[in-house]
Amino acid sequence: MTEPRGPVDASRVPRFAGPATFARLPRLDEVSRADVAVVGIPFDSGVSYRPGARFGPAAVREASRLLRPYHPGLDVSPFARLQVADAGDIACNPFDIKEAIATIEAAAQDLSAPGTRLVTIGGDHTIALPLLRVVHRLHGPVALLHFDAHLDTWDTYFGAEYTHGTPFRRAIEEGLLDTEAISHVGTRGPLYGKQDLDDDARMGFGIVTSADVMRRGPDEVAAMLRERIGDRPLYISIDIDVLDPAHAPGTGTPEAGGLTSRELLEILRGLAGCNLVGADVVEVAPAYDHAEITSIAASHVAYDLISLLALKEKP
Ligand SMILES: N=C(N)NCCCC(=O)O
Ligand SMILES: [Zn+2]
Ligand SMILES: [Zn+2]
Repeated sequence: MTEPRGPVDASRVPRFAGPATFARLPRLDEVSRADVAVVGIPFDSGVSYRPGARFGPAAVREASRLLRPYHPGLDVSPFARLQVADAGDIACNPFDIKEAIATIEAAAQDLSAPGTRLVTIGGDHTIALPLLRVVHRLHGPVALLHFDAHLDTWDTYFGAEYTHGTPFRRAIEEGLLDTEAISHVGTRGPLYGKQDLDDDARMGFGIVTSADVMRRGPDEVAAMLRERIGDRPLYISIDIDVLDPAHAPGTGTPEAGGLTSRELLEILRGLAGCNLVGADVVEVAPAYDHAEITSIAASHVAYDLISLLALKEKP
């Protein structure tokens, strides 16, 4: 096995020069194979409020230029341990949500084989559904950690079944999730009614609210989650609006009272050792961002997810 090809050396080529692949890693077509492919999905036709997450992948890549190769919190050099490469964007139809979902599913399936795990950058939360279909095909029903201000288990909007507020209800209906180990983290904000919570609980979800994170702290929360997940194959879906608008203003449906970026990163670090099989970071909408606050947070979150993958045995 040849050594993984890592990021461009920042001591030779300034970080602000050259193309913005994620973390200045090689493109997938520049390496023979990848253990982890970072893929963008510039799709936001499923949003219920502010549009703009279609520009998320480009903004997160741009904000990822400053990431360095060693993760001291997890004591790992993810890009040396694994071949990580940027697979570019999945081009999908912005005028037809069902067609876009089918395109995403097919493209993610192609990228996933063989032995390549995906860290996906959205895009709105609609994209989690086709991504879960792909991990389900490879691993069977998966445990899910869903970091989000919102439940995203609603049924329909304007009669539409496939939106950014509904992916996890569809995933449950399709049998993609291991309902013994599915949790929302960071939930907060007004709902349509109490029924939303009853429906969600009936689907099997546990909820760690944003206030729970504040009261119990990230270490205890991570320990609780680890306990529930065990060694099941785990998918992590992170809606950047799980962060407080102070930490992530650049998003489509912001809610007050969210996590700090420090809390989110610490919870992720507390998940080291989990059997992570794939992950996404969604809902970065750069038009509402300031000083790249949101896209920098998202780039660090993606880096931590890759680091968690690097801590697992190679496939
Ligand atoms: N997935 C995100 N970000 N938001 C869902 C909000 C759904 C609503 O408008 O009620
Ligand atoms: Zn959300
Ligand atoms: Zn969401």
